[in-house]
Amino acid sequence: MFSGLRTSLRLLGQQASKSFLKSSTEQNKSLVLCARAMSAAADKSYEFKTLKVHSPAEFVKHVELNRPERLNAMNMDFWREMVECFDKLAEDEDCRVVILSGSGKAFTSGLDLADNGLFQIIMADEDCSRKAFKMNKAIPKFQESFSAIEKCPKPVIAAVHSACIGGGIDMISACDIRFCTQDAWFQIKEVDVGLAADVGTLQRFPRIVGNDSLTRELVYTARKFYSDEAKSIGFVSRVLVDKDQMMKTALDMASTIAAKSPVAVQGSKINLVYSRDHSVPEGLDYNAKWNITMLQSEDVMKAASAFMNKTKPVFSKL
Ligand SMILES: CCC/C=C/C=C/C(=O)SCCNC(=O)CCNC(=O)[C@H](O)C(C)(C)COP(=O)(O)OP(=O)(O)OC[C@H]1O[C@@H](n2cnc3c(N)ncnc32)[C@H](O)[C@@H]1OP(=O)(O)O
Repeated sequence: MFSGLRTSLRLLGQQASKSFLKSSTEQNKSLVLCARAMSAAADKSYEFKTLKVHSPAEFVKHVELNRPERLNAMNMDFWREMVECFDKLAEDEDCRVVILSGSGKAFTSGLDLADNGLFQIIMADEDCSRKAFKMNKAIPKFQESFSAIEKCPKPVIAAVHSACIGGGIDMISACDIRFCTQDAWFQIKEVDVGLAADVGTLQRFPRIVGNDSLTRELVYTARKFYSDEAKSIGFVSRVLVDKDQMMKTALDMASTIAAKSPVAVQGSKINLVYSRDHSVPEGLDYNAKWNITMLQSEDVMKAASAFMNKTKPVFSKL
């Protein structure tokens, strides 16, 4: 019985290795070409005013915040387009990993203080309870702009250079992995503009850094913190010397993840997010139910066969 299984696994592995050799050579070629020129051609199937989407390598999408003249400040178009973009990436079978970066001088300067869209919603009524009803509908929509990153089952790598302010912290706290450049700095700035952060920082940031006292210090004082501190508290996992190096490292990692089973990677993200918000027994139960189905995936067989044949597996689109 085992020798039969071994033969089928070997045959499967041989088929997989042939197509892998082809695709890995192509992937290496595109890695070299794309690392420095990630912002070159935009992906025409993604058309937005405030975001540019590129396809720098197989199964990798690069979303670039694209209002450099305003330091990528978040205007009303941006809040809407983030949901549209990440909902589309979630469904795109040619996307297995996303890199999120900012164009121009800074990653983002946070909420667009010159865009009166938000103030129009607040001022739309005289009566405070009517305003409150409107805001009660509007705020969850703003929150969805970053929850869409977390709901997208593809891992999202945030690549931050220079300033990452206010809404920028909310945004990257919803990402899976965070890299930054040596010159990066961060600021939970909301109290300075008179508001309690309400699009994810207060919920996600403390869970990432696991330090309640430090979280409160950064939230209440709005003091800047720099790349070395961001690394030491675990907010970013890598600090790279400059933006070129950071984008190359992000692309290398994205390509590594993209070559793995999308069933396994996306299942892992879904289970990590679920487990963060539930008890260990609840998380284990959810994980068990998930794998009742997912362990039957052809990807499990392909991965085992590749291991036995000392080849690299090639996984079907998901
Ligand atoms: C319900 C919504 C939930 C969301 C909440 C989010 C809240 C927040 O994000 S609070 C934080 C808001 N952001 C800020 O307070 C940052 C404001 N900007 C700055 O302090 C500086 O611009 C900065 C230190 C980032 C950079 O300074 P630098 O001298 O290098 O550049 P500037 O000349 O200031 O900026 C270049 C042009 O960009 C415009 N700009 C910068 N930030 C914003 C912004 N947040 N909103 C709108 N516009 C921004 C700036 O005015 C300059 O434009 P121009 O003068 O026409 O050249």
